[in-house]
Amino acid sequence: MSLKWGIIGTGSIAHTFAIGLKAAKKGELVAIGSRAKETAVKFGSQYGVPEDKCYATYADLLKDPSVDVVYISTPHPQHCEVAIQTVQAKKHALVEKPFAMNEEEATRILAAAKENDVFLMEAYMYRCHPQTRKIVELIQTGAIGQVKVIRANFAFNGFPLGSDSRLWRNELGGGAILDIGGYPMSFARLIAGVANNQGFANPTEIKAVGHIQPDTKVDEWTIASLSFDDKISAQLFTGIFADTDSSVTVLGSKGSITAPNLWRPDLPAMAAMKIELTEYGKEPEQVPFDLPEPNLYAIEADAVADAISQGEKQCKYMTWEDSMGQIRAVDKWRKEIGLVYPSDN
Ligand SMILES: NC(=O)C1=CN([C@@H]2O[C@H](COP(=O)(O)OP(=O)(O)OC[C@H]3O[C@@H](n4cnc5c(N)ncnc54)[C@H](OP(=O)(O)O)[C@@H]3O)[C@@H](O)[C@H]2O)C=CC1
Ligand SMILES: O=C1OC[C@@H](O)[C@H](O)[C@H]1O
Repeated sequence: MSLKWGIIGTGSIAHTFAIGLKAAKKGELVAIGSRAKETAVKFGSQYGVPEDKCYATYADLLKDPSVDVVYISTPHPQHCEVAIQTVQAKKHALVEKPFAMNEEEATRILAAAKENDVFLMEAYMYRCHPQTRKIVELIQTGAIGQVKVIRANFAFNGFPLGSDSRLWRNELGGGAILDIGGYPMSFARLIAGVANNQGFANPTEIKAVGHIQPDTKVDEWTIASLSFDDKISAQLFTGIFADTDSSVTVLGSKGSITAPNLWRPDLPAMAAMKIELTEYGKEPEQVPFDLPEPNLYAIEADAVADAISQGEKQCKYMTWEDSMGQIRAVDKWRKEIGLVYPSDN
């Protein structure tokens, strides 16, 4: 089966995804939706999409009967409305993270997907990657014993993007938590769940501190401490002021697992893609895993195609309940540091 993809929003990650689709085995890019014809055509011409399939509005793309599934890569505040329009047009949807600005919006997206009986997934692409799956397998097979502490970081220097970037604009959902803090949160939730033979777990408690810039009203950094059932604790760090450690570590009763680059293994410049397993008191060992397709976004697109071809409405790597637990946890994290957006009113 080859899924016919449309892309809505022609910004930075849309290019990365379009390149990924070229490597995907079960999908191809057939249409582009932008807020202007010119940007749609400019984008489409780089990926072999004919001009008549490069649409001047998102609504026009959604009317195209040749499109099976839509990748939504607008800024976060637009995810909700565009995702609802997409599923109402009976298109499957892969919605960029964060799924929505808050729980209320996510609930509405999910209700619309159910009503229209289509596939829907929040695009936490690293969840589909063999490196992540190998870490899950190591936890499941008891390689580090009982999970005790999860540490997860994601940071980069967002200053060079400039103050016009969505990253620094409150009205566009800017700030660290919503841009990249969701990755450490989603990883902690994944591992705490797997440790308890579940697909994910939700924290029972979240405490956080951080810094919200007084002028932009977006969070520049924040640190959260989480409690889960079974005495599992997690510590998360996210920041958009420095290119610094973005690794994950899971500490168990017998040993630990560390991965320096879990989020963007397609970008070796960030850090090496590797999993290190350490039995306490011994030297770390590198754990091998198969990587038949190196493109992270091709892996994600093919995971979507696999689910849809099997008649599934959810992807097993990021299910609907997982996304709902994720948004509730992110809402709580934001509340802890007093981070608000227009959509909260
Ligand atoms: N999974 C991943 O690896 C990554 C995911 N993301 C997620 O993807 C989404 C987009 O991020 P990114 O590509 O960096 O963002 P950009 O700002 O680069 O692009 C966003 C695009 O959305 C469209 N858009 C719609 N409404 C607006 C608006 N009001 N202001 C500006 N643009 C608008 C524009 O496309 P047009 O003009 O064609 O309508 C624009 O080019 C975010 O939600 C982000 O979290 C981002 C990076 C990596
Ligand atoms: O999801 C993301 O991952 C990589 C970051 O550079 C980007 O800002 C973010 O949206």
